[in-house]
Amino acid sequence: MSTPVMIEADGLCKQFGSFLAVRDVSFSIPKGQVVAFLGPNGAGKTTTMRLLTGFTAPTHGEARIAGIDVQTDRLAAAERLGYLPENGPLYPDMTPLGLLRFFGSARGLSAARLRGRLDAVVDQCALAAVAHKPIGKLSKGYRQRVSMAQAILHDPEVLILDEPTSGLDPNQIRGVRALIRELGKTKTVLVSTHILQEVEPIAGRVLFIHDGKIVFDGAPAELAKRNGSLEDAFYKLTAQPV
Ligand SMILES: Nc1ncnc2c1ncn2[C@@H]1O[C@H](COP(=O)(O)OP(=O)(O)OP(=O)(O)O)[C@@H](O)[C@H]1O
Repeated sequence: MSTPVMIEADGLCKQFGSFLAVRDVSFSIPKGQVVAFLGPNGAGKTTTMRLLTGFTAPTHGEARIAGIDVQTDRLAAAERLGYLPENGPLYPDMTPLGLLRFFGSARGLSAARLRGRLDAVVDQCALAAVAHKPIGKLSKGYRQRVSMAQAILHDPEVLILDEPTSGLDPNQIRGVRALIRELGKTKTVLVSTHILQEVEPIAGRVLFIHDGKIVFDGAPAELAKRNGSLEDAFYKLTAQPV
């Protein structure tokens, strides 16, 4: 049996006024793959991820999670999907536990399942020390881990993570990377970044976006080999407008 496709972009376009932010983007990510979504600032990573999660409606095209159209059946798709937005909505007066309980009941987890999942994500995201502190008082690294805990709370098969390491210090980055590697053992993951060093340790495949178009889709080593290094590849792929 062939491996099922878990994340699918099918001719996605997104226009803001007269500006085309995402241009005919198509790719499919099979179950179990961890893919880095690479590109410079403003390339269209966040917009594509919002299209894939159903938060933004496409101008053309379709996005599917586990075969489910995210526009026509958003709730069913959301059950299979964990999304870490670039700047997650974290309520500063709530504690991590309060926030996670709130999201858990909003997602319809039973009390027993929620208890089990809370223990699991507090442990996985190393939140025990701050579980009862107001989120507004936490460091950026801890806040990011609260967002990550929120994304994986319902134990989804698919994760879409928008720049999970942005603004973190090197130790915090190492922690988040280790968590992504761990999650990648059992889940299908699309993780955006514009940090080159991030790609090889976590992902077996790179989707490179520039000016709203996919300009490379393949292994990180292949991208580096073709261009001398990942840094040279980044420069060459983004030197010209598409
Ligand atoms: N709501 C919007 N209205 C108008 N333009 C938008 C809107 N959202 C995004 N854009 C534009 O679309 C382009 C792609 O933005 P997007 O945030 O997807 O890029 P990105 O690759 O995620 O960038 P970064 O790495 O800086 O987060 C940018 O030029 C941005 O200004």
